[in-house]
Amino acid sequence: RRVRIDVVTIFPGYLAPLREALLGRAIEAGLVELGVHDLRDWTHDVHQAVDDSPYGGGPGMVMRPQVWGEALDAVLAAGPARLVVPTPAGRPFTQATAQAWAGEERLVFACGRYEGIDQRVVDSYAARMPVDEVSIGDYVLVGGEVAVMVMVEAVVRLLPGVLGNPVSAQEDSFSDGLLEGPAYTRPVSWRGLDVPEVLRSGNHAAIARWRRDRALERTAARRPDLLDALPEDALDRADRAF
Ligand SMILES: N#Cc1c(-c2ccc3cc[nH]c3c2)n[nH]c1N
Repeated sequence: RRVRIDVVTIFPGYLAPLREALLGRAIEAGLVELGVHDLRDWTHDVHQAVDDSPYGGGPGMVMRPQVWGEALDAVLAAGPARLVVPTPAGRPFTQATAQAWAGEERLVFACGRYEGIDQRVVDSYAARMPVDEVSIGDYVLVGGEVAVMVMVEAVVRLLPGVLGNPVSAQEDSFSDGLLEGPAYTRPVSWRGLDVPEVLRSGNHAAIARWRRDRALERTAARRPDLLDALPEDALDRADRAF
């Protein structure tokens, strides 16, 4: 099963890293099809204008609906898709979102710039297909391209055959609701710092307990909100020490 991903942007070069490394190999292996489209290809004026002043006033410019409508009609003509519009005002993009989208046949990403895209673009497509306005975090970027890179990577790594070691997709930081604890490799001592003894003990029960304790400790320290969100039965007596 392959996924078709299309991205519309005024900076197609910004998406070039998607063709590198793991994702590049997934594309070469035919697990993913990626199309990057320059929004300006759908302008008709000599200045290739994609933006205009905001109704109601205010700073900056807004991206014009006509150009986006022609671009998205053209890209969506290839078949039904989920339209994703990154925006700081979007619902949070989470691992659950990535899991859900990994099951889609087609994803089309509309990368905004300036102060964003005329709302009627989202409203007109939402009438005929799933449209998600999503945010990758509570900080402000200059455009949607970086957010699309983040979301495409989070989705594509979940597709069968993409990760060499599929188990790690299941054991993600967020799959048991906790942050991952610390990881170590050789040498056993480095700059006076030693690998925790238990990890070299061969005692797998003790190792599992130690790792769970480190994950709970880190989650309590860095993301107490994740602990509060755990289902009631997720923590056993040994866990509650944290
Ligand atoms: N997703 C997301 C975003 C953005 C974002 C997305 C699109 C545009 C278009 C102009 N400026 C943008 C910022 N900022 N911060 C996030 N988490």
